[in-house]
Parts: sequence; structure tokens; C-alpha cells
Amino acid sequence: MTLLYDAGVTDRGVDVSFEVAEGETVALLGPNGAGKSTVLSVIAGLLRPDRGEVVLDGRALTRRPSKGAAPEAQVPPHDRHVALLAQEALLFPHLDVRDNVAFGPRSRGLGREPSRGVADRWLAEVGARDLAARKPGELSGGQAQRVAVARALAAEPRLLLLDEPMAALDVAVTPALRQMLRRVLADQTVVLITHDALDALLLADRVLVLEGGRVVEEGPSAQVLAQPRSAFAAQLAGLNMLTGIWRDEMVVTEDGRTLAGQALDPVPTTGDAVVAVFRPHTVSIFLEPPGGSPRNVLAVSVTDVEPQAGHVRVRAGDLTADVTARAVAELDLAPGTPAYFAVKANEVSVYAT
Ligand SMILES: Nc1ncnc2c1ncn2[C@@H]1O[C@H](COP(=O)(O)OP(=O)(O)OP(=O)(O)O)[C@@H](O)[C@H]1O
Repeated sequence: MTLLYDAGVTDRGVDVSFEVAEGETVALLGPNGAGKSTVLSVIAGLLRPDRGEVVLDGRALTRRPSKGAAPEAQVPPHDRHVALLAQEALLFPHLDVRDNVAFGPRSRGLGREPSRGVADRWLAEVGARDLAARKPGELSGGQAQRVAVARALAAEPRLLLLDEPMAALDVAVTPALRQMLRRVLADQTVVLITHDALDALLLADRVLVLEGGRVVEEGPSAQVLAQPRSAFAAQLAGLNMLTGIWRDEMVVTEDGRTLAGQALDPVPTTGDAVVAVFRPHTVSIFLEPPGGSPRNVLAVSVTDVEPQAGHVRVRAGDLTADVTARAVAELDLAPGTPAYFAVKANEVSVYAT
């Protein structure tokens, strides 16, 4: 086990324990104040717990005294082999992009030119090679976050901590950034905080749901989000997930429905088992099949109409749409109403299972 976390911070009421295996990405989900940032701060060494220990690769990063236990430890943040990536990129403003990324290797004692070589490799990896000579002030938010990812990974951390890495960004750039993270995080050991079910599903192997400073649910991402047991996961999830086979650049489900979508890395090949996933609020509902723009159209029968905060959740078998109360009234939707759920192909992510 790479990371063993078993610690409590009394005045925040946060006490959890979990493990992260080598190469695994674990997402921490939970409502505001659940304790996600507290856990990340303890791992990063920014906060000292009152109880317990954090062990990375067998080395105690933090250990509080307890009867009969090993001696106390508190390794300083810079010596933990842990990199923390926050919502804001926090690059050094006076260094260009290449030297920002070369900072980690330089600090490890590598010479200037080899460090820049390492930086260029990581910049290429995150799709930011052409930004090498720019100053951070000349980057968009999405570009800066790519560079921040390269900088964190160039330092070769044993553990990467991501605190809502896409929360501060324009929604237009998040799909490309998510795709990049999915690629570069594949072989890293990662703890990721997110409020987004899609990020948890596409980036994490496993999720831990925290509520009130405790772990209330834990399991493989797809399982927790498809069959949530905690109230929070249920509210968050509601993601549409259709399993099928990849054929002619389309997902074909067992019952013959077809969906076009954006295939994520590693791109599936014909015959692969795949999952198509899309958010309920990207679904529009029609009473007649809509024409015009290229959309996936699924014939359904409404099974449930459930008012929620700010919208109405309309279920139709295994599919969910979040629409306005006005739309529900105009379409006169009720259990049993035959309808069409439409979703644009660029809202559908497809990945191989
Ligand atoms: N700097 C602080 N000083 C004292 N208490 C804090 C501090 N930051 C957070 N808390 C408290 O600790 C508890 C856990 O908060 P934490 O920030 O870890 O939750 P979170 O899950 O990260 O929430 P969010 O999603 O809002 O970031 C909450 O009760 C919160 O009020």
C-alpha cells in the first residue's frame, strides 16, 4: 500500500482512515465542510492532526504520539515527495513556463539544461510545449493549469494531491483538460478532491464519500456513482451511464440503442465494451422526435418526475434528465408519458471498460 491515512483533526471534527495503492487514483467527494480539504492538508503537511499517522511508502510523514507506538514524526511539506495542485495554478510569475516546470528537477540537483529537457518532456505530455517561453501572466486559466500539472509531475512526486483542479476554469476548457488529466494520471498515485461526478468517474479508480468528517461510502467509482448508497452520492450522481459495444464510432447498447459521443483515451476499437456517460442536465426532452442538429435521440417512457432544488429530475428507466419545472409543465410529463430524450454527441463521454 503506498499511502496509509489514519488521522483525526479534533477541532474540525474530521477523523478518517483510508489507503491508496500504488498507481491508484482515489477521489474524495462530499458536501461543503465534509473534511476533504482537511485530509489533503494533513497529507501535504500543512496541518498537524491530533491523532494518528500518515505513511507514504512505509515512511511516516506524520505521526502523533500514542501509547506503545513508534516515535512522533512531522516531515516538512517540501520533504514529503508529495505535490499539491490547487484550483489556481500558482506559478512563479517571474519565471517563464519552461523554468517553472524545470524548478522541481533543479531543486533535486539536476543541472539547468537537463532540467529544461525534463520540463520540455512534461510540457509536451500536457499539450503545452508551445507555451514554454511565455510568462505565467501571458497564459489563460486552462493553459496555466496545464503548466501547473506539468510542474507538479516534473518534480516526480510519489503522491499527487489535486484540489478541484478544474473548478476555477471556464467550462469550455474542462473537457480537454479532463482528457489530459486522464492520460497523465493513469500511472500516478493520486488523491483528488472533486465536486463533479463526471470527474470522479473518468479520473478516479475509487471514490470515498465524506460527510461530517467521516467516510460514509467507499468503492469503485463506477459502482458508487451507478448505485449510490449515501444521500450525497445519490444526489451527485444521477449520471446517465449506458453500457454497450463500440461499433462504427458509435456505442451500441445491448437493447439496440445507438449513441454518438466523444471517445476518451485510450480510444476504444471496434468490438470493445464501452460506457457512454452524460449528465442529466444535458438532456432535452421532446414529445416528437426532434430533427435538425446532430443529436442522439432515445425513445423513452417517463417513469418518475421528481422536483429537486432548482430543477425537476425526470427518470425514464435507466436514463435521467434534469429540466426546468416549466418544461415539465409544458410537456405535461407524468409517469407513463412516451417521450424522446435528446443529447448532443459532444456531451457524451465514451470510455472503454
Ligand atoms: N481554517 C480552518 N480553521 C478551522 N476550521 C476549519 C478551517 N477550515 C475548515 N474548517 C472546518 O473543518 C471542517 C472540515 O472542512 P473542510 O474544509 O476540510 O471541508 P471540505 O470538505 O474541504 O469542504 P469544501 O468542499 O467546502 O471545501 C468544517 O467543519 C470546517 O468548518
